[in-house]
Amino acid sequence: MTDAHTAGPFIAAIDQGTTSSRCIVFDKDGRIVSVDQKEHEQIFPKPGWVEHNAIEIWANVQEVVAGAVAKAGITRADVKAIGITNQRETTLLWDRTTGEPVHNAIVWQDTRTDALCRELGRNVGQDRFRRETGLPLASYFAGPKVRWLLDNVEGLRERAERGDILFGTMDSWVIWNLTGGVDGGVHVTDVTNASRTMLMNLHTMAWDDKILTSMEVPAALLPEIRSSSEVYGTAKGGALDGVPVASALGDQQAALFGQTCFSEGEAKSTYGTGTFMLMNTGGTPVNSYNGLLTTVGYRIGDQDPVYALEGSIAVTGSLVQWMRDQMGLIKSAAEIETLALSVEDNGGAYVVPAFSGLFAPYWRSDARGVIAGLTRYVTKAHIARAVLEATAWQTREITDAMTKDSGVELTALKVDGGMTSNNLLMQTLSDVLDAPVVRPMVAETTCLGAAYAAGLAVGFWPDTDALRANWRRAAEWTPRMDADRRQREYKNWLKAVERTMGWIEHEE
Ligand SMILES: Nc1ncnc2c1ncn2[C@@H]1O[C@H](COP(=O)(O)OP(=O)(O)O)[C@@H](O)[C@H]1O
Ligand SMILES: O=P(O)(O)OC[C@H](O)CO
Repeated sequence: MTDAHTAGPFIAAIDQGTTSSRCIVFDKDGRIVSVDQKEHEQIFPKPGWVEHNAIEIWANVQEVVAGAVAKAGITRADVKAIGITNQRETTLLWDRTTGEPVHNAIVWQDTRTDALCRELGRNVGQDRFRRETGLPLASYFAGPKVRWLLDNVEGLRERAERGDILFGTMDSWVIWNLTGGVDGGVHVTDVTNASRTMLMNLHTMAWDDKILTSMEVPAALLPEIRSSSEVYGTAKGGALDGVPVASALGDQQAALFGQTCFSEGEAKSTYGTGTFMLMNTGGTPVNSYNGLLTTVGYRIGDQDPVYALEGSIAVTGSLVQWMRDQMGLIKSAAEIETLALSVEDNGGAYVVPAFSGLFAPYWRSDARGVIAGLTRYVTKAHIARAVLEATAWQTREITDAMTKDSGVELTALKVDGGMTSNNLLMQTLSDVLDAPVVRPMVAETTCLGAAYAAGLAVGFWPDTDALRANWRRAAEWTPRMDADRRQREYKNWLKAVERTMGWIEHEE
């Protein structure tokens, strides 16, 4: 609720995430005034397939926007802009006349386009995609998902070529609906989301005609690529009717923005369903030779784009969910800390959660999860510890790659996301990285970043210096592990990772 410290005006941010949609209202100091959140169904039609119902998601978005506005006790006149952030790569095609999705959204974790990616690698070549888009050919990205839909939904390709169908990642879907849908909704995406489609040229910031031809995706489907911070249109109807929609950033880029990593070399790591570490590399895209992605960090209005190097880890928080939902070893995510603290160490066990293959730095779709080092001694408490350590060791592999690619040594890591409420995990992270780990006062950095970008677009905040002044440290963990143990356990971890490789034998 509003109080004396949170007098208006405000910015509202919508985060359309993998497991839920939320809306947060922020004041000028970047403090949270109200939050509303709603989970949506995770649909698993086959092993490796993950879908979302986009109609359910849009209904939830409307509900949480109304909820957050009501909880703040404000009216739409108090809200100066709406910012959008979203799970990236999740792909939707819908009919521009009816507004009906032609299929469920295909989620970023979905591996159905594996064979297609291997075929594109053989016919077009890995290097072409890396060079033009900054991304390795992998089922993670949106382009191959679009192609799959066009090839597998009957009659869709003809409708798409006629211009009847629109493509979008979840930012585009939310903005189109928010600004009127079939009644004049704007069809746009921002550079950060577009940089994850595998269809945008990283150097020109435009759709790449040659890649579109190779991927067999008609240009008529595509949204207009805009900056991350500008007014795209105004909300029509709903709790924020008439308010400008003024930012869009993929959620990990939004967290980079919310953590105010505006200078080259500054990095953050977000611990949610997966974990994503991004480092600001300034005005030039840095090529990765160590398994990272080159991506757009953000672009403010007509300023030059800022690039980032990214280490993407597919499974971290979702491993804790798996312990809870599939294994039944804990009743809540938070319980894993108590269970893990009941033992001193992992008892020799290592869990490598290669559920959708391995993302950075390996990009191996043939990997599958393993629990290594099992003996009769190992209890569920040791496994709980190994589950938390898996997140820490996966981060260590990413920070090693970042240092090699950027030449920047890690001096401290800014963290955020749902898993950072786990103290043991944060201590373990600092131990295995051998660096301080720092969490800001507002851990909802994803929404905060979207709010900041929207606020800049409408003059709510004057510049990025004003945003920096809002960043405050809430907690810090420093390394306690001795170097020998760190080295020994890292070696064990890498041995366990090796065991995951080649489990799936691809039928050529
Ligand atoms: N105390 C905790 N310890 C470990 N993991 C946690 C804890 N609390 C939440 N999580 C994990 O964090 C994730 C939720 O974080 P959140 O940032 O909301 O994720 P997302 O934005 O990806 O949906 C879930 O996967 C959950 O299992
Ligand atoms: O919705 P999240 O927080 O799981 O983030 C998902 C990422 O954007 C996928 O690239």
